Amino acid sequence: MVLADLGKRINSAVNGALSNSQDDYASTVDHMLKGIVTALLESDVNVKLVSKLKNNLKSKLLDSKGDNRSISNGQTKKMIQKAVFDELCDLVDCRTGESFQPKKKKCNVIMFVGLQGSGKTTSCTKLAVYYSRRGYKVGLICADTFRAGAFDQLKQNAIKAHIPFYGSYTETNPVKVAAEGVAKFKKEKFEIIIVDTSGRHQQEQALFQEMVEISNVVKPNQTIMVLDASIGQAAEQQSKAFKESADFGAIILTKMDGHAKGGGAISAVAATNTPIIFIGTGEHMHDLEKFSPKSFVSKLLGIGDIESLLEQFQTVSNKEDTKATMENLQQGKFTLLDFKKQMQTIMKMGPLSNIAQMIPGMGNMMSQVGEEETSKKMKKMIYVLDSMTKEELESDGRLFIDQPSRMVRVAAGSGTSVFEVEMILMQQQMMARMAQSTKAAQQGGNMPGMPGIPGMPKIPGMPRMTPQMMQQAQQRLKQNPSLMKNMQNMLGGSGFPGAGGMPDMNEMMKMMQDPQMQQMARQFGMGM
Ligand SMILES: Nc1nc2c(ncn2[C@@H]2O[C@H](COP(=O)(O)OP(=O)(O)OP(=O)(O)O)[C@@H](O)[C@H]2O)c(=O)[nH]1
Repeated sequence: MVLADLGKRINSAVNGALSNSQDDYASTVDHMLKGIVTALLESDVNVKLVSKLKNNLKSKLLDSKGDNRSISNGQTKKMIQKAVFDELCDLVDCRTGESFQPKKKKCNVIMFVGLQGSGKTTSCTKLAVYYSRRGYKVGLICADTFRAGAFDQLKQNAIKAHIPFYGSYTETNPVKVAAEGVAKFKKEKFEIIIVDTSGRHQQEQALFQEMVEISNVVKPNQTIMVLDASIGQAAEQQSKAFKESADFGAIILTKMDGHAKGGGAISAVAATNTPIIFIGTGEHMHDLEKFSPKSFVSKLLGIGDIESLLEQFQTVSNKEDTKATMENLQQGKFTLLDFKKQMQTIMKMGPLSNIAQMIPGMGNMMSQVGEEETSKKMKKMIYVLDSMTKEELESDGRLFIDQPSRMVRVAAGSGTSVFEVEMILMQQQMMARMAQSTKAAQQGGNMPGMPGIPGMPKIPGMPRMTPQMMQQAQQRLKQNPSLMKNMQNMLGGSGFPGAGGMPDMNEMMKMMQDPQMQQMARQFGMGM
């Protein structure tokens, strides 16, 4: 993703300037500003906005009466980093007042508008999936009678996502289809009704007229305009033109994956005072991210976004399952079934690269190993766990050691090798040992394998992972490429301690002998 490059460049402008202790404070700020400005302009961000950001930062950081602050002071560095972070958030923030929240047990109609090919139909399905996962009863309506095949596209998406849908192959009046669909879903007590409308290649009168007529009959609680981010700064002009005809209250910016102009589109939309509520990051139905300026900038700068991670984890995890796992953990147990449920929850959270981006420092690691390979490994692990009996799943795994023939049976049943089964058992054993050592865990719980997530209750004996610790660990890994490789091998490519992939036994043994690795493991609270 090109935006990741922008993040890297802003980081290196800030860190590069801050690490040059020979410079005085004013020259450091000056160097840093030059780097940030160049990075933003090259990412197509509007020149006026960049200049505003530069001036704001200058006046925040430089005292007009002269400044003799020391750049080697940790507090000064933090102050500079915070100022940069806040200004970047302001640059992409366009929220005005409270955002729309659909009400449970009420009927909420959401209408989509936008040009042809902007990603409306895809985004309608993504949003339907988003709300359906949050427990809403959601229905999709295709009110696009202009493009042949539009209904089939929505129908296919809806079937794949298990979302009820409405549309017509014969009716040519989109207003009528929209009205009938909404009436049907309302009668059936649907809580969210999403209406997809047609697009045109250009902003033309017929399109605007149709949007107004549909809006008049469906009376949407929210109208969302879908904009293709690859148009960059033209997003401002396009959204203004639409706003004059169809007053929409929110924007979904699509195709934010892999476009140089993404930064331009976000900042341009920010200038129109209409909030971006989601960004589309791929063609898959889960590639929709809630847009919040802080989360966006955090991910851009590789700081991670633990809040979103927890929100997503809580959304997709089954409350009963989580409760059972927490109860086991409090008794110092972690069964194979707990392991399986955890894997399933992580897989439900969407593409692993998206999850990795939310964890400080993990985004880069993930991009080095590859999504497909990791997903494949995780799926294989589920096949292995699926082939176990109830007794085996509910055990602590030791019965496999007492009766190795069970491993042979599971391997045959899951189409894997005994070695692969052994590796999974070893991972579960590692986590079970962690559970034992944290028997006295507080009420609530922590996600096993992810020690020290801020905001989660602390487990005694398991230190919180501070940003400094993460930085130190990353630095040590960078200085020692073979250690980095070992770490990746141990994590099986997933990037999550103990959460995915299949470790290589030899690598693991080698790693356990490595004093640096032992020290790091102690720091991570893994206690080798
Ligand atoms: N890479 C990427 N592709 C996307 C994204 N959103 C949509 N697409 C793709 O963009 C193309 C157009 O998407 P549609 O959803 O058909 O667009 P539309 O606006 O409904 O088009 P009309 O129905 O013709 O008005 C499809 O190939 C989608 O898969 C995204 O966030 N990222």
